[in-house]
Amino acid sequence: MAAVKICGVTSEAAVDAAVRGGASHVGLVFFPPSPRHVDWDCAAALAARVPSHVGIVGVFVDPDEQLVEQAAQAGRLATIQLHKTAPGKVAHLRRLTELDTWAAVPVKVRADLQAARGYVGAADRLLYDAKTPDDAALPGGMGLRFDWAVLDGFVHPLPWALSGGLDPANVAEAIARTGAPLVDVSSGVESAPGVKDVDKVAAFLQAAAATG
Ligand SMILES: O=C(O)c1ccccc1NCC(=O)[C@H](O)[C@H](O)COP(=O)(O)O
Repeated sequence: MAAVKICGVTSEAAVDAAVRGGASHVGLVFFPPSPRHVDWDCAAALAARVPSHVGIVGVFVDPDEQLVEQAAQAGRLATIQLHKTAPGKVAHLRRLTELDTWAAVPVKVRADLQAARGYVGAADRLLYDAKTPDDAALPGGMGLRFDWAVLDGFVHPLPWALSGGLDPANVAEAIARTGAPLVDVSSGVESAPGVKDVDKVAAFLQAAAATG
């Protein structure tokens, strides 16, 4: 069965729905331009509701050390997920925090997967996410999907996860098509940007679990 990360939780109801439905991870976004950004108090309050068997993932965009260290403390992070962050800095933040470290790899075409190899020795997991336009406000959480066929036959250099445009209706197909060991969703389980819909969260988790 694929593990599931519910990303960008901003409410107690969303955290509770993710935990109740069997999520392996929940994501807290530390990026002020995002509608899912959480401040320290909110991160701490949400983290307090997460049982120890569910990993809390802090999501960052090329962050500085101080941000990551403060977030790790406030959000009781088990994992840092780094977008738009060069391998050298990913390795540095991993050494600094000693936390499980995921590197986002933006994907549109097969050639984009080459970047994955650069994170060997720097990250613990790759998160293949749909590439957003250069002028997009966010590098993730946009509900964009990439063509899963680009993953066909690719020898993943690290453990990996699939992200980008997943929702309750397509997640089973995504898992079956790609063999993803972990899937990640944000806007596909929302009623509005930054507002998780507890019924969609439950439906997503059920659909992923039904793949066995
Ligand atoms: O979700 C955000 O607002 C966000 C902001 C800045 C960097 C990353 C962000 N999200 C990363 C995620 O892990 C999302 O779950 C992933 O991009 C998939 O999003 P979606 O296509 O909306 O399911």
